[in-house]
Amino acid sequence: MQYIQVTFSFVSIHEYQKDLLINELAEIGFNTFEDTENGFSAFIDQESYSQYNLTDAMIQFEDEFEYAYTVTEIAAENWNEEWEKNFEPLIIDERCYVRATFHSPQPQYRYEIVIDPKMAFGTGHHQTTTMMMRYILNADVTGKLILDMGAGTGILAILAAKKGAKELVAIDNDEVCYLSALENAALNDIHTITALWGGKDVIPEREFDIILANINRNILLDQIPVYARVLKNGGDIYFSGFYESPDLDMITDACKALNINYCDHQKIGDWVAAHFKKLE
Ligand SMILES: C[S@@+](CC[C@H](N)C(=O)[O-])C[C@H]1O[C@@H](n2cnc3c(N)ncnc32)[C@H](O)[C@@H]1O
Repeated sequence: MQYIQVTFSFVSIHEYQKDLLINELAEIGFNTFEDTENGFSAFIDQESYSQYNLTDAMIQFEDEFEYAYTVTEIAAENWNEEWEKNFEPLIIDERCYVRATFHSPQPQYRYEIVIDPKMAFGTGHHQTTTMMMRYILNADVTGKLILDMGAGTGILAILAAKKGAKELVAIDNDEVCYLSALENAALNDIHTITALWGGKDVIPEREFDIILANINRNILLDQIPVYARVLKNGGDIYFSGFYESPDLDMITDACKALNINYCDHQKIGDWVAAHFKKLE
């Protein structure tokens, strides 16, 4: 598969503007982002790339900041070299170590996750993934049935499985991510994850104890009624992929209308992750 790399450079950009731009690019299918000296690169597979969508997405930023970008095609075999050069191991709260296959193991950490991200989102480095992993590290997942919606590399499901979850369903509507979640589960010797390719329509009609969904505000708002149906009473939801204002209130209101109450939230930069609980 061929990939498209779009490299943005900025004279000056605020961190929150960069996050907004990345969110917008993610909406049109870009799923991997890498910092560069003057900006960042965004990656998408060639079939999903549309110059029209990119131009359209950039219109709203015209008066916000100055930017330039270049579009390059990269071959899949070069892609691995690209991310291997840039993937640094990540330690979360001294308890979880995320590494690639070519880094050496660090058995002093309680949970070690090996990720081969290829084109899927979710190496733990993005703030939203880090916060979701913190929630999982602090949650009681033992023996639980968990839905990981928008699984990307499967990193959240893999961490929950390593922490003793009984069974996990990891869903992504991007085929590359679905295949990546399967591959990473195998890489971590996890056999309790069922990966499914699709959106809310493929969520099985089961009673989940916990739902994890790091996607974005609009998709979460669209999917909350389905989550509410398949979450058992007293079950927990952990969401990320949105901002504090106005997103958190919108998500809180949508959940409340379905008997799912806000518990708390975390923030890194402008990104938010939030915990909700369904009434008993
Ligand atoms: C921000 S990434 C999160 C990946 C990983 N769970 C993490 O926390 O790092 C969001 C993922 O949601 C997937 N996605 C986007 N829209 C979706 C939808 N409607 N249904 C299922 N997955 C979706 C994307 O393909 C992407 O892999």
